[in-house]
Amino acid sequence: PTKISKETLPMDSTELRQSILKHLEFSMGKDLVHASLYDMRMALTLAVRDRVIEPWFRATRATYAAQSKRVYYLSMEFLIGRLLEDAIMNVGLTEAAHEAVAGLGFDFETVLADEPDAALGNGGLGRLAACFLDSMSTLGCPAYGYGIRYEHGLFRQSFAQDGRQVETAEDWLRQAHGWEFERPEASFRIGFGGSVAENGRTAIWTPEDAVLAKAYDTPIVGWQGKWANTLRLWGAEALTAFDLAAFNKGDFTAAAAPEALARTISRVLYPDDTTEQGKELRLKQEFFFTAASIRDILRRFNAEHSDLSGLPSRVAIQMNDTHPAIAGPELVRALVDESGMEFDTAVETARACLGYTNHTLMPEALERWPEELMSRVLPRHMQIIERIDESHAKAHPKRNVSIVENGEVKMGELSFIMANKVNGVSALHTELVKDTVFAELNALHPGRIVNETNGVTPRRWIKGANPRLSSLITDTIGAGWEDRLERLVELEPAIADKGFRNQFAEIKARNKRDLADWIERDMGIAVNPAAMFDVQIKRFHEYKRQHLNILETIALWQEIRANPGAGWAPRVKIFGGKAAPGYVMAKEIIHLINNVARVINADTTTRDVLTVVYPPNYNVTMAERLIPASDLSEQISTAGKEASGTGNMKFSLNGALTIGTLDGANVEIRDLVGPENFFLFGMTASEVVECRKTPDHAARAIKASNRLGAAIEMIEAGAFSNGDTEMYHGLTQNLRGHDYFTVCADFDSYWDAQRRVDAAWGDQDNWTRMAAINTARTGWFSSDRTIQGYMADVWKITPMI
Ligand SMILES: CCc1ccc([C@H](C)CC(=O)N[C@@H]2O[C@H](CO)[C@@H](O)[C@H](O)[C@H]2O)cc1
Repeated sequence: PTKISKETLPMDSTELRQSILKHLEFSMGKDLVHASLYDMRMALTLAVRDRVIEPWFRATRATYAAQSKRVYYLSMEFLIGRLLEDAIMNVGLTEAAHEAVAGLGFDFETVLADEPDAALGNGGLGRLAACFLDSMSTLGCPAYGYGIRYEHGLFRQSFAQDGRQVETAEDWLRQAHGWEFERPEASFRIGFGGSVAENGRTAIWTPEDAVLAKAYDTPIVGWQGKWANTLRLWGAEALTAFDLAAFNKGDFTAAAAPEALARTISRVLYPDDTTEQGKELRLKQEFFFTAASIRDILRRFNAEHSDLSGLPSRVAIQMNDTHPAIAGPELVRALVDESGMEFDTAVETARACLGYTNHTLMPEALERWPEELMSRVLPRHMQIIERIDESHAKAHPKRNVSIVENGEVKMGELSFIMANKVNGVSALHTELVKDTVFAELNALHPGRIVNETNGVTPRRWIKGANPRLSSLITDTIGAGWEDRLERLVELEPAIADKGFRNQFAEIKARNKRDLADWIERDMGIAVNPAAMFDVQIKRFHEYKRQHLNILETIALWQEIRANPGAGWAPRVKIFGGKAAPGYVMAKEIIHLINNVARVINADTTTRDVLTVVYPPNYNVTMAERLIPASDLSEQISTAGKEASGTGNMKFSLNGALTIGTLDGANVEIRDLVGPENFFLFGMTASEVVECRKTPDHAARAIKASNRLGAAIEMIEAGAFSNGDTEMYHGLTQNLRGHDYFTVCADFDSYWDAQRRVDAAWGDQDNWTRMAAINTARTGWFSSDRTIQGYMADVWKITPMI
């Protein structure tokens, strides 16, 4: 394909200021003297968006001209965060924007802070999708992201007086956000329910319900504005917006019902990130966006080609976990029922287009839809799933792998069988996928499973979030590392230089002072900016073991009180993260952490050595604030449970040291930075499996560890619940009993590792050396490298730039 390399033309601050002023007046209809913060943010957004249009059009034209294959990334979640600063950086306008906005009498940071996060995701899976969009645009990989335009993203988290999590609806669309283009011409009628009539080799499905899926396009510009792809999010609308008859009869709710009902489909993101709820609305959401996307893909293909057997050479569809798994049956339905393709040929053609990424081994996260529900909501698809199951069983008579089992439709098996490539998201995870959840299918389809270890975009997570470190990197190795992150290794020689280490340490110190100011301003808690910032930020889940962290914190507090003069490394323990609203145990852990913080922070004897901080409503923007100011990254999941982790990569790249288990991508981080620059603890995945064979493994561990026993007893005694001995009963009982995630069995190893951390902290210059080595040796964890892997191994596509 013709390589195109013309970068976006530079623009100086004067031109940009003119463009902002033009939009303020003509797009926002506001005179500068009356402009609000929102007006200024929107005017700046529109001025920057103008700069994105050109590479966007150029990319689309080049893709059509080259008849290039396209990637379609189907995901129920895109955890984008804020867009403005990222776009400004990608089109090279950061300095100009600072000056232009200041020249118009506004503070740039304040204008940026006015943008709400697009929180269209729960955690790792959603954020990975957002990083992938940035990398596909930066690499010039022709691609569409397809998802749902939720009116309400992930809930806002606040804490009640007693420290419990409170959820309130998130409302990012209460104001226009300026980045999306409504596309009424790209609308599709999506049916549900109804009946199926046989029609020879095919069938006719007559849905009983239907909604309109309307497209909203957001341009995603890559580094240096060379290319821009499209994120197409579907919004649900009623086919008939208003029931005038009901209105005339004065039944206003009935009149508005059609619209309200239809919009329910794209109203809100399900806040669960590990437990499938099996809710009908969730299934409808999954089908809604998947079917609209498949229709849009086929419309685009048919506009350029007449022979559908050529589809795989032009279309690569990636299913981000099982949530879009219905894509297989829907594509087969369209090819058979609407284009008359023979069934088995249709299955082959569909499979040749489809890839499936598995992000979790947690049994409760693997989607299984009741056959009854699937038959009722998607009767034709249920028929097709059964036929796919039959033909797979016929092709592999010996083995008993089925999609439909015990009245349930297993979406993992369906995705595997309908995909030509299945991938895990870290080396360890991919091996576990082969050996556990898909062992049978792996044996039947050797070579179908490949590994694509996750990555993160260096644009948002280094260049954007840590400008001070970015300047040091550029000063040291020159520019160009932003889309060639493997070049960070060139930093290594400089690490031997004390001057460089001092600069590195000073950058971390300044980032920490900024964070300390924010914590003081936002939470009224004064923290010691010279203390070690020990950070655990991620969704709350028992396998991520935030409760192991707080147990160690309690034991440490006790130890400091017992030996105040022992020269403890001063620490600020920072937690961040949300729990799914229905996840009781995770919410109990949040409740405990807030109350341990209350008690420890009130202890004047240990005040300067240990502080616990838990800012509410952790999100992408908060991660961008916390990670550059972190010294210690907590990646302490039960080995074998965290598929990869991506926060771990962001911390290492920003010069934090990891305390962690041999789980997910921690293994590959440790391999790259070197065991001497990583604080390892805990059982391996196979040792955990062994450990569980001893039913009372927790009781034994508690008996063997006084510190652990004492910490649990403190909780039970009501030390963190104003004497209420029942408050955390569920948690302590679970720890003494089942303790499935081996918190107790791993406690002493974790404690010892934390003491090694203390010792290392004592030599600040050596700590800085280890931190800088983490930055220098983790360039491999760029999502550009990950996407290059998908392009070569899965999508068989070559970049256009
Ligand atoms: C059906 C409810 C539901 C929703 C989301 C999910 C996701 C798969 C959970 C998730 O975000 N998994 C995380 O994906 C990251 C990106 O690959 C990994 O880095 C994390 O280890 C993994 O937990 C499971 C179940």
